Amino acid sequence: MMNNHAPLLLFSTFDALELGVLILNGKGEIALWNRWLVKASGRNSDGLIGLPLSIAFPELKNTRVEQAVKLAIEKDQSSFLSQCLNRAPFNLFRLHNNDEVPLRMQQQIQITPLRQFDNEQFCLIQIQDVTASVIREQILQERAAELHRFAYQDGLTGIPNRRYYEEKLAEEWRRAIRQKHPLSVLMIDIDFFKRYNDQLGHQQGDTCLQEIAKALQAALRRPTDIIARYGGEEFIVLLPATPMAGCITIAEQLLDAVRELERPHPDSPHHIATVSIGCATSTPNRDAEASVLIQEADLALYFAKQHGRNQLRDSQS
Ligand SMILES: Nc1nc2c(ncn2[C@@H]2O[C@H](COP(=O)(O)OP(=O)(O)OP(=O)(O)O)[C@@H](O)[C@H]2O)c(=O)[nH]1
Repeated sequence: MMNNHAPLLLFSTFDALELGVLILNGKGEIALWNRWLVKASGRNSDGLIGLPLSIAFPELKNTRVEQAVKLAIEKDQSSFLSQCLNRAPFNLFRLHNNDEVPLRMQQQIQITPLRQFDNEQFCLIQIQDVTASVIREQILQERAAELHRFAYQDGLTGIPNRRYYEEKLAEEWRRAIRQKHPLSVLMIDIDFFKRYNDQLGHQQGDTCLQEIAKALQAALRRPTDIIARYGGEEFIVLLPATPMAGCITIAEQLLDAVRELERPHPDSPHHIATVSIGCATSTPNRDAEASVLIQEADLALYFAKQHGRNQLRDSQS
């Protein structure tokens, strides 16, 4: 339905649209653009008419927008450029931005070929401001990461917690069965920690736990090795694809890492904070259970404590 007012109405609609509209002629020159785009680009409304797109918007040179325009004009093909891959191709800023510093607009762009009556090919570019949804998405991602941290990180030491460790143990146990690799576990316990707390106070005790966790974590070099806080003053280390000999070498390095802290312990025969370590290794199979490995490491730890602490014991000795 058209009446006499139709062209005028179309024009004011074009200018009232809450999205950017840009029409290029067959040579890729700007034929028309709407008020939304004038405002968002902060440019003079007439100055750009007749200019090639990449002269008017130099930031588009060699971008996917330029390629998509070529495809529309030469091959009659439409393109959709989502904000995931092309966050902000045009140099545009938020129109309803309350911030003092103008915020670069995140854009979703649709490029469509337009064939006219005289057979000249035109190209329609529609630009949508998706900044709000990009920001929302970022916030959601940050919250998800935070929730993940809360669920799997120990609050005091910042290293993974027991829940994380248990999930990893089940995962690594299955992997070791598939790959027929040995899997080792170290159970680590701080020596005379009750006395430490009693002598120096709980706060010092917490700091000591934090320092030891940091030292143990730093001493592990392979990205696949996992340390977690297992309980109060107990840590556990999972060493995938590691036989007993390797497991003992690492346990020795961990003993040294804690000794090298030289953290004074007023009520220990060693005079500094030390740990005891129980080592266990298994080549997992479908008939065995991962919990047996933990029990063996626990028993080895018990023997390390019995034999004077500040040392390692393995489940075979
Ligand atoms: N400061 C502090 N102390 C903790 C924390 N978790 C556990 N503990 C303390 O660690 C101590 C562990 O004591 P025990 O299990 O008797 O072991 P121990 O004194 O280290 O003796 P051995 O293990 O035999 O060398 C207890 O006093 C707990 O209160 C914590 O998060 N912070």
